[in-house]
Formats: sequence, structure tokens, C-alpha cells
Amino acid sequence: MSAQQGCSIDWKNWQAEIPATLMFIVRDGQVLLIEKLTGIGQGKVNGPGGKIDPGESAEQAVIRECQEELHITPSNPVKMGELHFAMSDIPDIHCHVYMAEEFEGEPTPTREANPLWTKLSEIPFEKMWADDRFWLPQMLDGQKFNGRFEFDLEEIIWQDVQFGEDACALWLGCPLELAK
Ligand SMILES: COc1nc(N)nc2c1ncn2[C@H]1C[C@H](O)[C@@H](COP(=O)(O)OP(=O)(O)OP(=O)(O)O)O1
Repeated sequence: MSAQQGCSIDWKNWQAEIPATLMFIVRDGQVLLIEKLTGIGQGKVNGPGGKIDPGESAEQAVIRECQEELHITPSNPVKMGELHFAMSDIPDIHCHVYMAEEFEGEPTPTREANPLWTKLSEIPFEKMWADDRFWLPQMLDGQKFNGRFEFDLEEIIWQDVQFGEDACALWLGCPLELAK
């Protein structure tokens, strides 16, 4: 699966209904994941994150979501990628992905999430969204990326993931930031 072959999405004119974020905090050979208890992907393992509120930047949103979901505040988040999800059963999602090495607070279970410090060698891909295995290892290795996925329910039916600085040129950015 690559290029546009077999893809039914007009990516040039594609716009997502849901702008969202993800954060991956890495410290001492471990990444801070969550068991997601509410929202899209409930029951899956993911990074903390969630929808971007109107008027909020992606960075503001990802920090707020970490505060709400885990009672922590990441420092110096670095944007690593964008994910474009064309979904069959829920509105399409445009997700901004961040990494950080430092944070304030103690990861704490909340109504929305249980924190899961996970060894980098033991990421539970079988409990995660199907796309994660195609970009998360490379991102944790320091590579920036741009990923586009077409899903049929929870199955990927088309994908294209690019890595490296060139991938950043494909980012759509965050239109809401322009509206601030
Ligand atoms: C489709 O594949 C996905 N893969 C990955 N890795 N992550 C995804 C995928 N689809 C959605 N996500 C992430 C993006 C966001 O972090 C959440 C969705 O946001 P959520 O529904 O949790 O938003 P909240 O604002 O926290 O929830 P409420 O609207 O219920 O307040 O999933």
C-alpha cells in the first residue's frame, strides 16, 4: 500500500472534522502511555491527548489534555508529526503529535486515563490503534513524520507515511491557530 493506488480519498482537498493531539513523554528508556478510558479509542492504549478546542493551538491543547488526563504538565514539547485519518465510521481526524522529555507533576490515574510507563522495547501495539506500528517506533527514534491513513472501521485499507525533515513540508498545520 503506497502512493495513491487503491485509495478513495482526495487528499489534496481533504479536511478533517476533528483536530486532535497526542503526546509521548520519554524518560529513562520508557514512554508514558495511557489506557484510554473515555472518548475516541476508549479501551485502547495510546499517548495522552485529545481534541483541540476552538481558539486553542495544538501545543496548548496537548498540554491541557496531559493536565486533564494525567495531572502532569509537559515542558518544551517538540512537534514530531501529523497524522491524517480518513475514517469510515467516525468523523475524520487530523492529529498533531508531540514528544517531550520533561514534565511537572506525578502521572496520576483520572476518570479519563490510567498512566502506563512502558519500556521502549515493550510497546503493546496489539492494544493500540493499527496505525501506531507504522510511525511510533521511528518517531521514538527521533524521526519526524507525516502519515495518512484510510481506515475501514479499525482496519487500515490504505496508508502513506513519510519520514525526515521533508515530511514536515507535508504538514497541514493547525488552521485554528490562525483563527486565534
Ligand atoms: C485512527 O487512528 C488513531 N490512531 C492514533 N494513534 N490515535 C488516534 C487515532 N484516532 C484518534 N486518535 C487519538 C487522537 C486523540 O488523542 C484521541 C481522540 O480524542 P478524544 O476523543 O480523546 O478527545 P477528548 O477531547 O479527550 O475527548 P472528549 O471529546 O470526550 O472530551 O485519540
